Amino acid sequence: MTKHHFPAHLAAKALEAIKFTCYFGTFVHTPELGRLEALTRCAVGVDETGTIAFVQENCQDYKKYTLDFTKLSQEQVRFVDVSDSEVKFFVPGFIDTHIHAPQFPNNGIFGDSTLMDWLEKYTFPLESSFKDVSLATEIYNKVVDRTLSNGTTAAAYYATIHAEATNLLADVALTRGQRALIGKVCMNQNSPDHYIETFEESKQSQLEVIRHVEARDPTGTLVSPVLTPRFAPSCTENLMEWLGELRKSRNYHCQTHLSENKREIEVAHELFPDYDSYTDIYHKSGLLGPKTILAHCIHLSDHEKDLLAQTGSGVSHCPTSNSSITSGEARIRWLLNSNVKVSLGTDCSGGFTPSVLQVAKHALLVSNHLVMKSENDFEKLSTSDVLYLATVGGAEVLNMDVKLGKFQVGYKFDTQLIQLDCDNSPVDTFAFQNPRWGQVDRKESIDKFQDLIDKWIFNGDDRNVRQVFVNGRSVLQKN
Ligand SMILES: O=c1[nH]c(=O)c2nc[nH]c2[nH]1
Repeated sequence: MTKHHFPAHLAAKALEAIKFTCYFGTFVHTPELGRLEALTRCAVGVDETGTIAFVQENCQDYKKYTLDFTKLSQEQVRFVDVSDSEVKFFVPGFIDTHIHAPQFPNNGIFGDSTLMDWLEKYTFPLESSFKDVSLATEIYNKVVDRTLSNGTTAAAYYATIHAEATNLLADVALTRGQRALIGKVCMNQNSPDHYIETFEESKQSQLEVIRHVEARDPTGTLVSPVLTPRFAPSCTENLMEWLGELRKSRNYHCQTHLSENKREIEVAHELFPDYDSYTDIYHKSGLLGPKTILAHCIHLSDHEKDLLAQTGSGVSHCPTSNSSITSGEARIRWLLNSNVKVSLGTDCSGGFTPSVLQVAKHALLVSNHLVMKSENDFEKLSTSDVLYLATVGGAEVLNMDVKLGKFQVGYKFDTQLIQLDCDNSPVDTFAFQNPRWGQVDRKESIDKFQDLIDKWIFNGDDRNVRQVFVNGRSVLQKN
């Protein structure tokens, strides 16, 4: 019987019977910083909860292996074989740890502005228009579409001050199956009249968003709230302290901006003269901790960097944004060497692209610029380093590194299927250039995949993302 003639109700019945899926092909990930691992002829078994049950490399008969492992019947297991192409592989889904969903329409529009005038001229006017929920519906659907299409399986979103539109972002992420932290922006000072809230309004709408998000996803499987004081210059001390208390009371995620721009740092010092540093404002307000994401972190002192390491707070490195609005070059190796957790953020629309792959490339190039300026070679980030930041690093910063970022038993199947020779691919693979390709020897196989990954990182884009899975579920498939 052809697929075409298979009655829909029988197809649904057949799907119902599926209890386990086995994917067979090449899996590439970075289990440690700087180490790329290519698992070839690999079977990865995923159970009904979307959790990886086995990872079996060099599997001779993946079907038999799966049936022996699960003790299920043929009808209860779905087999997905993607070993048909040399240049097709699974990589962990990208984790975008800093993205402003409402700013999406402004991607690429920043003129010659820098942070403080950019906020006034471009950002606040756009964000304030999200009191119109129909605009929010259009933009938030587009953002989730675009990020998924670029392989982003998890994102830490900034929304706006509006509870209704923020709740809608949570609904869109949940409906589309993307893992997301949903941040209602809190800001009650130094903001334009058309886009500001009082302390009371901020508290009420924050609590409303928490209620909504937790009601929609009570187990927090896909979406959960993240407390989001915009940045110290736009928050009063009592608002930050209230958010700090709330954070500690329920162990919530928290996100904010830190040390992005020199003028911003001066403003923070002027507004909060009694604190030792910009970082200290957040520390004393109770906002730092292992579930806190700090975007940018460019101009930190040694002491501030140590405070991040001590509190377990994570950094979202946003090189695209930092270059676009001329904020500076974050010293990522310096942070990593002090055991500060680092990840990548697209920071739309300080950044201009929703693609974490593009941001990874920019992270590498910015690190090269630091080397050229300091002549200190150790600052350089390799392609394996930036792939780590985009996946495992993101998981660490979200404090989800026991379940995201790698192909490992017990981890969630949050994954993208990459194909370098798809139709219209921007990547030319030229198999003939590399006679090592196609050999099975382990070392040779790593070299081959290092070449492929380098080609993908520098030349690839969303066209190469063929399918995206979150929590074991296919949430996007391109034909
Ligand atoms: O890159 C940034 N984008 C923003 O929207 C913002 N707000 C405060 N600081 C910020 N930095």
